[in-house]
Amino acid sequence: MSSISKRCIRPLLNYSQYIKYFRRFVVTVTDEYRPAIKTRSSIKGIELLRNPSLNKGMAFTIEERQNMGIHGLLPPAVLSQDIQALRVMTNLHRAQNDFDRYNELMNLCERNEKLFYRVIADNLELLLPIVYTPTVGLVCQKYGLIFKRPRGLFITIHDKGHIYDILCNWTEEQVKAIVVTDGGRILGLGDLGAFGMGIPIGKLQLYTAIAGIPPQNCLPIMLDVGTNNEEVSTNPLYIGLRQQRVRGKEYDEFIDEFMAAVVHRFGWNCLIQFEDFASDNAYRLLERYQKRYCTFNDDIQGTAAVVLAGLIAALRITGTKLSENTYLFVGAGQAACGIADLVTHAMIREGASPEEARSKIWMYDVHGLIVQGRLQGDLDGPKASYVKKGKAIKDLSSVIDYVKPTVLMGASGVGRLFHDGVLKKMAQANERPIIFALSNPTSRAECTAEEAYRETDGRCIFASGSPFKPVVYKDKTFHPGQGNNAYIFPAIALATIACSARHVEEDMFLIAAQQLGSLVSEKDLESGRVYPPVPSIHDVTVKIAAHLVEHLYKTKRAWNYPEPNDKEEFIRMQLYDTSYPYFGPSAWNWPEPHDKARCIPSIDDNISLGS
Ligand SMILES: NC(=O)C1=CN([C@@H]2O[C@H](COP(=O)(O)OP(=O)(O)OC[C@H]3O[C@@H](n4cnc5c(N)ncnc54)[C@H](OP(=O)(O)O)[C@@H]3O)[C@@H](O)[C@H]2O)C=CC1
Ligand SMILES: CC(=O)C(=O)O
Ligand SMILES: [Mg+2]
Repeated sequence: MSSISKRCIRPLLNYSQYIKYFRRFVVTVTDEYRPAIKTRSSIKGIELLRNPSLNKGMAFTIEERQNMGIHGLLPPAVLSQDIQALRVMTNLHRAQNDFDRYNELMNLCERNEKLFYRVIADNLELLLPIVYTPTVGLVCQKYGLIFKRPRGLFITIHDKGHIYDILCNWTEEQVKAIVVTDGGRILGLGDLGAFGMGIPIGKLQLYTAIAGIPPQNCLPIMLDVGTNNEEVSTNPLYIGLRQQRVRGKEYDEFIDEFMAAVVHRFGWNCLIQFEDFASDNAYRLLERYQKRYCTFNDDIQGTAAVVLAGLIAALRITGTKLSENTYLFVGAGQAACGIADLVTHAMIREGASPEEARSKIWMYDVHGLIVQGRLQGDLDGPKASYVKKGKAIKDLSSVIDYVKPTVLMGASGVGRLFHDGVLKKMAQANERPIIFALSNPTSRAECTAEEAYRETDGRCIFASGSPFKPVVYKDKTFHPGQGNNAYIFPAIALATIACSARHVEEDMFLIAAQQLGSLVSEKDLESGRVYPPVPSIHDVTVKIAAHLVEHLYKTKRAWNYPEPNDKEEFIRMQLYDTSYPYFGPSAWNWPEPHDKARCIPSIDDNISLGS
């Protein structure tokens, strides 16, 4: 039985190698090809092939095809999952661009879910940039071309009063996690309205591919309250409501009803991850629901944890404490303020006073450095804690001269804000400047990895929200790490679901950050990474989740009893299995519920319901 685990990336084969490889794996009629897990299904015949959770495509053995009434519906050869995966990868390599690769992968997900997750899990470094940032950004912008079949729920403001009924239209009963957006701020691309659905879908695919949470437990939801983006709403292919965004009381009542309806439909322990809401709503809703529901905001809290982890690792290089650094945030929205708050919290734990800790953090927004008495732009909301006495400077290079940051953190959603002058100034002021360009997708990164290393003469410690390829500078190869909340939210979700925690509390993010930071090896640091390499993200996630579960039991917030001794083993036992089940002779002979006599299991059946 193979659960989601790291496997090597297979090199692309040419056609004749492919055929040779293919022959090794073709299972003939006489071969014994029988995966260990038996399963039962009430679905048979052509419907079985149309059901992505059950379909094995050409991997159904001849015996299974006869058992399930699909004999003759498939070509006669029987292929192993290995060869199917190879075929998928070959097609992906042949595709013209990443948008087409995304399409290809989503088509696969709609045909054969196990194969889809197997391929993603085997090739995380290659495929995360397709199902996630940066490609998912482009996909959202062109979502009118993508939408084919329902892969989640669209609930509009006009459904107010009936949200529970819509949730009942989702036929999976075991929904344990929802990622929800209103499309208000999709990555750094702004308001994309219902086109933003690509984000909850992508985030939940990472729940499965990274954290091993079964796809049947995951539900993506788009709350459509309109869009103020005219380019989107006038697009003839737009899939959402063509109206201005609803705000104020009506919006709040809508979200309130949604939260209550989720609990009513799926239970109090259904996790709700808020994703890519615009800043004003994101903070308000987090405050409103944090203590009442099982919920968190990924852009505020998940991002904070991943960045703190990267800082903890980076400070092993500079040999300094968090409170010995000066931080300049470029962008003072939800991501920046979430990070600043958690870093402040961590500095206080180091021994700094709250005032001392906050004094280390400067913020810069669209109107310049955030200082008291500044005439333009607001100074309230979450950024208020970081307003300083000082000069109102607009030019970023001059701000660097003035603040002298040791850490420069981009969370502005504006591409190339860290121009060469800015980067050079960071290099002049610091032996090892820490530079994080967190904005997504790649086009919105404040600088590229190549620019960061070049302009700082290879001395900077760099990370970015979207991936960059290794950079060769003066004969040294740097492997920039990916400072993306994908290292955190799957672990938070896995731990919360595994032990039925009622709330996702702040301390979980601090623990996740410390744990992630500690998993960065000396070798990673030497190669330029302040995060573990992407191919290890599944193991890293399980380890972080195990720590969180330990903590939740210790603090009496876990509701699954009895408490397991080995938390990691407990988690691993719950992970999604990408190997196919076996449809044995009695697999489709599923008794009708009223037929009680036939419901008594036969000893010969040796049934395990599998995954
Ligand atoms: N790597 C990761 O894991 C994550 C990355 N992000 C990325 O961070 C970015 C920001 O997201 P988020 O915080 O939610 O967005 P917000 O809209 O909440 O914040 C954006 C901030 O950037 C400021 N800003 C806009 N233009 C400029 C400019 N030209 N110069 C300086 N500041 C500017 C805004 O100023 P003002 O307040 O004045 O409008 C605002 O403070 C996005 O690109 C997102 O993809 C987000 C979450 C996770
Ligand atoms: C990564 C992420 O959550 C964002 O860019 O919004
Ligand atoms: Mg986000």
